[in-house]
Amino acid sequence: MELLHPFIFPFLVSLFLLWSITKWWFIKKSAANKKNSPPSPRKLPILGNLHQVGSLPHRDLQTLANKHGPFMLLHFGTVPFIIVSSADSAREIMTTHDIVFSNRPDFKSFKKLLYGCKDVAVAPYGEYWKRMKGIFVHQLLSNKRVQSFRYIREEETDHLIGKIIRESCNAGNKVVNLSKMFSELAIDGICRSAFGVKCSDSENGKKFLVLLKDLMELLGALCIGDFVPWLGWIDRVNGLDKRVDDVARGLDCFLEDVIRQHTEASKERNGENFLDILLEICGDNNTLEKDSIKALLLDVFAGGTDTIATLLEWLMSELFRHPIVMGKLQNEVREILRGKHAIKDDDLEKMHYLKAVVKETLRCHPPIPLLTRRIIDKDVKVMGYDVSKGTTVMINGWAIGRDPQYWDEPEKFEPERFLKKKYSNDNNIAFKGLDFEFMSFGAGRRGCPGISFAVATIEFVVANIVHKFNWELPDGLQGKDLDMTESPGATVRRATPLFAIATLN
Ligand code: HEM
Repeated sequence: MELLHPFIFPFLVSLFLLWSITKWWFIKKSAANKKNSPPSPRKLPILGNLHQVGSLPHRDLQTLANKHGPFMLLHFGTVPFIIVSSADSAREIMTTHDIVFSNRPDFKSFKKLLYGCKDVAVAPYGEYWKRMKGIFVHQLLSNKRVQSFRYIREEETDHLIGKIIRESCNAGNKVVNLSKMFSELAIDGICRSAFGVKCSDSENGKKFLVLLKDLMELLGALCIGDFVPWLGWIDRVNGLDKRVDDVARGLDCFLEDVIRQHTEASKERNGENFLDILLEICGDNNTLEKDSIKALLLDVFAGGTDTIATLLEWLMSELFRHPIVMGKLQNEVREILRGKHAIKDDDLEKMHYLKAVVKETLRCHPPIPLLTRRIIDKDVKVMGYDVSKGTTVMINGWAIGRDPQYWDEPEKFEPERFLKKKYSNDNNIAFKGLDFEFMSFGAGRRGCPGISFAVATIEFVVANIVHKFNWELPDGLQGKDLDMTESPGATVRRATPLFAIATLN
């Protein structure tokens, strides 16, 4: 005992020092590990926050954002989601961190339906996507190409006008289903741009149109296995997996057939439709695989049909609800076209009120209210918060378009706002992807390449139908009583079709 005594004091001091250093190291490490996570509503085991989001998620997410802030973290099953509901957060993501936020999640249905994500919309960010996006922007949807498709817009709009005259004006002012007519116009226009013919002209084409409807539904469907991987068997049991397989097979059969026909008729190919242009690119350098061609064609249909029909449907609905706006628009169009028979591009350029009506509809009813999802490539700090690699990001474009911080009386449909100085300096607000308070076409690298195509079609159709016809709702229904309920889906259409009566001007 006596012998140990000289060592006991230094031993205890050393022990104390060791304990202090270890404690300091642990505190430091756990402080470093403690991340500044974005605000988050309470979640349930297994479901996470899935129970807080219903069939119109853009509305539920806006309500949650009002409580938890414009940059919040949710969990759908085990998958972390950041929900962005302000222009400032969207700007930071799409400018400072655009590359980090440029990937898309690879859901299993996307892989099956879009040839292992060989398209543009869900392809992972990288060299392949860059090349495909380049083809979209420079070859398929350039301003020059959109102009060259003018004859399709003219013929399809004439066709629509003929149908309205036959089915309403000349049939004792009968009611027509405008929603259905807009869908047919959009799909026929895209079919002719893609293949040179209308799909509704052949039996095979008609089957393709049914499959396309399924495709749109499945691309927006929720596969449990993508969110709670160990519950993936539910997708098998409820038949979702099989439906995806069947639709993928059906679409592939049709596309194989069309490609074969176009390849056989290669001598007559004139590069006037997307498929011929893609086959030409393939022939030039042999670097475009057949699966890539098919996936790109499906993107054209998935991106360009429902969106255009949806916008036309909401635009006319708002005109019915606002007769003064309808009157002002008719006056503008009729004044500019006085004495003329057909609408030219120069005429459309002068129709500033028309452009304002289109923009206001895009603000109030963006066809894709929750922009296509992005996935984060690496840990990143945004708006002062730490966001982990693998988190999915959803931008609520609908909520941003209604944010009172940027928009005066945001719930009001008022096209005049785009003619006021605040929004009219740049006549192209919203269409360049730089105006983050108005993101109907997305922004940044993954922004929509179909803007010119869509806007050219929408402006042309609307100018024609408000020029040629006077409109009213059936059964003496007043505009203010028109049902504006939305239907669920990635593209948010009216819940009920828009019926109307036309009389010739
Ligand atoms: C009113 C009409 C349209 C609307 C509102 C619309 C809206 C959008 C939105 C919100 C995105 C996601 C952007 C993002 O993630 O930042 C997108 C992407 C896309 N759109 Fe459109 N779109 C329309 C028309 C079209 C048309 C006519 C086409 C083709 C013919 C098209 C093809 C695409 C493609 C391929 C993408 C994916 C781009 C990428 O991931 O790089 N869209 N669109």
